[in-house]
Amino acid sequence: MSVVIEARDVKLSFGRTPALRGATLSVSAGEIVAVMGPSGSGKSTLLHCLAGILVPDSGEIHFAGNRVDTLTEAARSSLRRDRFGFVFQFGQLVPELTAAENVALPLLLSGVRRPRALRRAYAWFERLGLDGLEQRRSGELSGGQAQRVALARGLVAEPQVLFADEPTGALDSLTGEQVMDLLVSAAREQGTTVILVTHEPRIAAYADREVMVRDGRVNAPDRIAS
Ligand SMILES: Nc1ncnc2c1ncn2[C@@H]1O[C@H](COP(=O)(O)OP(=O)(O)OP(=O)(O)O)[C@@H](O)[C@H]1O
Repeated sequence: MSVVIEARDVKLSFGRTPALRGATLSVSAGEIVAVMGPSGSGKSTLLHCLAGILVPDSGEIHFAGNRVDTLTEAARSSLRRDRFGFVFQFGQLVPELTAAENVALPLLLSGVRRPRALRRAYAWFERLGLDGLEQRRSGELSGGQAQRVALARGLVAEPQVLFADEPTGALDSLTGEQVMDLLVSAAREQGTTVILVTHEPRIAAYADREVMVRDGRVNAPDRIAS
């Protein structure tokens, strides 16, 4: 399968703290990859570099055959808006908006008119078992419901890559597995590539492949053990 996104020998330090020390990772179109590793090993930093949020000090990021790290901030921001979706640990829904408006947000930001954006958002509520919750605000949702709303928001614009940073980290294990079931089936249906940061083996087991980040580098797990 063709590579859709990759990091080549990426290095990045925060001041004197090296977060990535030559990280290399290639992900194929439609693949679901779990990025695992100890706390502070560089998982989130790698995800942020791949997503064009952070720019590496050296090395290259490629998406769909093009360099990302050499783009201007404005071009990286358009890329994130138009091609990528995001789900974070604490849903980060906008509290003033209804659940439906939260889901519609990426569409509204890319210029889709409000009635059409809301129609597309509403379709996700039934799909994710959220029927009847469209008008709730985030404070009126359970953690699992809020995270499913965040998942719908991450996928509504049919991104090529979904970046998920500990998407189940704030949920109990059963709710976390339900969210993962929905994430994986929706991603597979849309052909979305998923890069999932998690430290939970049960969550990583949903992925097609697991990689380990240790001391700012990426290794296949079996190479760590030897
Ligand atoms: N904004 C920042 N400013 C300074 N140092 C940072 C920043 N972000 C990350 N770091 C440091 O970079 C290193 C890698 O952090 P990163 O968040 O990528 O690790 P992680 O593997 O995702 O950790 P965790 O599992 O705890 O979330 C750590 O030493 C961290 O303290």
